[in-house]
Amino acid sequence: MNSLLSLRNVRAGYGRAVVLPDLSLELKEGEALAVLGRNGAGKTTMIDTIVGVTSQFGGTICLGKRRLSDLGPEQRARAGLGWVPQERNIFRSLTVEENLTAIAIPGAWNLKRAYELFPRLQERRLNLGNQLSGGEQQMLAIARALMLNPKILLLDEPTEGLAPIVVDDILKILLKIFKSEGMAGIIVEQHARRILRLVDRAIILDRGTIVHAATARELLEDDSILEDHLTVKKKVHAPRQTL
Ligand SMILES: Nc1ncnc2c1ncn2[C@@H]1O[C@H](COP(=O)(O)OP(=O)(O)OP(=O)(O)O)[C@@H](O)[C@H]1O
Repeated sequence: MNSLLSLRNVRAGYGRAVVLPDLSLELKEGEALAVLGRNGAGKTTMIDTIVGVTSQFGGTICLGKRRLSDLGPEQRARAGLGWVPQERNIFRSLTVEENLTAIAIPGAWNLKRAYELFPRLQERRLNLGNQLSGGEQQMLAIARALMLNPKILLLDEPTEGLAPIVVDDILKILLKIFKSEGMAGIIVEQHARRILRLVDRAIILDRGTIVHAATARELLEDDSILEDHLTVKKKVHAPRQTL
């Protein structure tokens, strides 16, 4: 299958600080990739760099044959990146339906399909963004990104801060989007095992560098890799010397 997204030797960060020293990555059509890593590993920075809201110091990012590196975030969204940031940037003073239609790009994803996937949003269609629960806001953020008819959906910690029952709902919806609909995507997630069932492959980042890449199945079958790279190691204190 053809490469849909490619990052070649990307160097990026915030202001003048480099967080990703040299990142290379390929995503194929229809492929879903999880980005794992401890706090501060650079997962959000990677997504932010792809969508164009960090400083990119070097390397290239291409969507198909189109070079994204010189485009701003809005142009990248129009080129095919559907971004669901950690802070779920929905319009709080617009209704659910206005949120969905305000920035929509015509295509296979339309209001009818969005409501089929998220019946809860149809029930709440006339409520304002700020009247929604956290889970409903997350659903709206995902549905809004789909209404851009993206080539790739980029999700930054889609289950963060949600009640367990809502997490299950969101995971079921993501499973449909990636496994049944065959959407390509990149999902940042703190809870590795939670997300590995939805994706094809995963990378593990540490200090902005890919330290492990594997299929989701390999990671699910071998606990030691996740253990080694993701658990927070306790400091072993040497016994105090006494005089
Ligand atoms: N806006 C910013 N300005 C400067 N440095 C930042 C900014 N955002 C993040 N960083 C730094 O970049 C590094 C990577 O952070 P990033 O948020 O990408 O990690 P992460 O893997 O997503 O972690 P988390 O799971 O905690 O969100 C950290 O050292 C962080 O302090």
